[in-house]
Amino acid sequence: MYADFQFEIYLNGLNDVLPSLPADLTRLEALAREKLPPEAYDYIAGSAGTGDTAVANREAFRRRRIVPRMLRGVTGGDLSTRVLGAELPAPLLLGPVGVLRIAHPEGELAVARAARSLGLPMVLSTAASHSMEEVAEVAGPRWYQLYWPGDRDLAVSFLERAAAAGYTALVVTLDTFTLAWRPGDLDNAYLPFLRGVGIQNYLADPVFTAEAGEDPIAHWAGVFGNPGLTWDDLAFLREHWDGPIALKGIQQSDDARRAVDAGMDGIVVSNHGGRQVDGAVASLDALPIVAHAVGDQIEVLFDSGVRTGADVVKALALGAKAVLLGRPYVYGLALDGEEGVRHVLRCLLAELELTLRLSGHDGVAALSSESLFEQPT
Ligand SMILES: Cc1cc2nc3c(=O)[nH]c(=O)nc-3n(C[C@H](O)[C@H](O)[C@H](O)COP(=O)(O)O)c2cc1C
Ligand SMILES: O=C(O)C(=O)c1ccccc1
Repeated sequence: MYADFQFEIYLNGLNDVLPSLPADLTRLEALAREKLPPEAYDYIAGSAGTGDTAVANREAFRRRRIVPRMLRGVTGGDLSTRVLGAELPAPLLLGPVGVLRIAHPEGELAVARAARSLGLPMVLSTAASHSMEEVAEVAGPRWYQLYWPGDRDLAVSFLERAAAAGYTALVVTLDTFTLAWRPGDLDNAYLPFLRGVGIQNYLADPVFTAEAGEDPIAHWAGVFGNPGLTWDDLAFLREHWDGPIALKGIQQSDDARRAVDAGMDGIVVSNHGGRQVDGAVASLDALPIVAHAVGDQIEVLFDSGVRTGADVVKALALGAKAVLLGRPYVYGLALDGEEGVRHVLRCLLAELELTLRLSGHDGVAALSSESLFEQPT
């Protein structure tokens, strides 16, 4: 499918296939900046503190170089893989991003449609600006991301609603029980998820009907500010969710082993795109250490800093089974709704497939740490 995309471009000319957006996905951010309200752009593109971790995420990719191999009889770059029990056409998911209506009026619905058209799973955020039921109606494969509310009744309600609406896997985000120090949003006094667009999964929940008219600012902090959780609390989630569970925000090998001990099915090595702990280790630097610590006892997914198909190759070579994409698809959404998201996904997958084959890998399974060279710093 993705190889066809490449040939389609060569046959028809770029303009017939990609009428409006550039094939270099790293250019989308600047274009989205021109289109979005400044506070929305700052929030989406922004990071914690000085932005040091976000920069480190990219530097860690640049430091690793793909080592192409020749004459290996490469016929096709098979992208398909199996993640948390699901067959995926490619090792790529749309990561959970809240309040997508700030980027485009169709928000999560446009993203769900684009993901569905390529058969890729969308991970829907707890902070989505369309309800999980509305999204489920237009979505293909879908996972649910949980911000873990302190109120157990609300947690159970979210999980039951997600299961009933056909979300098959649960991604529990651990690194954001409160938002970090984000100077851009503070200077703009912009707390978008708390204003205007609403948080439909939260406000629409029956547990909160009586309070839906109240200011959600205090609610968000009160409901999701839940820093006292420990590894023991995971048993509660396990009890109330039948499908696979992955913990998002793992950066350290002992934490990864604890996830195994807690009976989790996967982890997402992530530093939230540098939006939480400024000065934190680059997510790609943490990946091989964490992946080595858990071996094949648990599935290791990755995010933070993926911008190109070559980046996906690097993350897979360092031990990730699949990657989650964050900001790039949000820029696509801002620029051209569903079409813009599809553009981002198709370009990324076409480049992934080409990069794999040109570097002598007959599919994603052929990647290993030997596919990379790490430049000395
Ligand atoms: C605007 C924005 C909102 C986000 N909202 C959520 C969220 O609701 N839940 C979550 O688990 N992660 C959230 N994330 C983090 C992403 O899932 C992901 O970890 C991160 O964006 C990956 O880094 P990247 O943007 O460099 O690809 C958000 C990220 C952005 C940019
Ligand atoms: O901004 C974020 O990174 C994020 O995860 C979030 C948290 C709460 C609501 C919306 C998004």
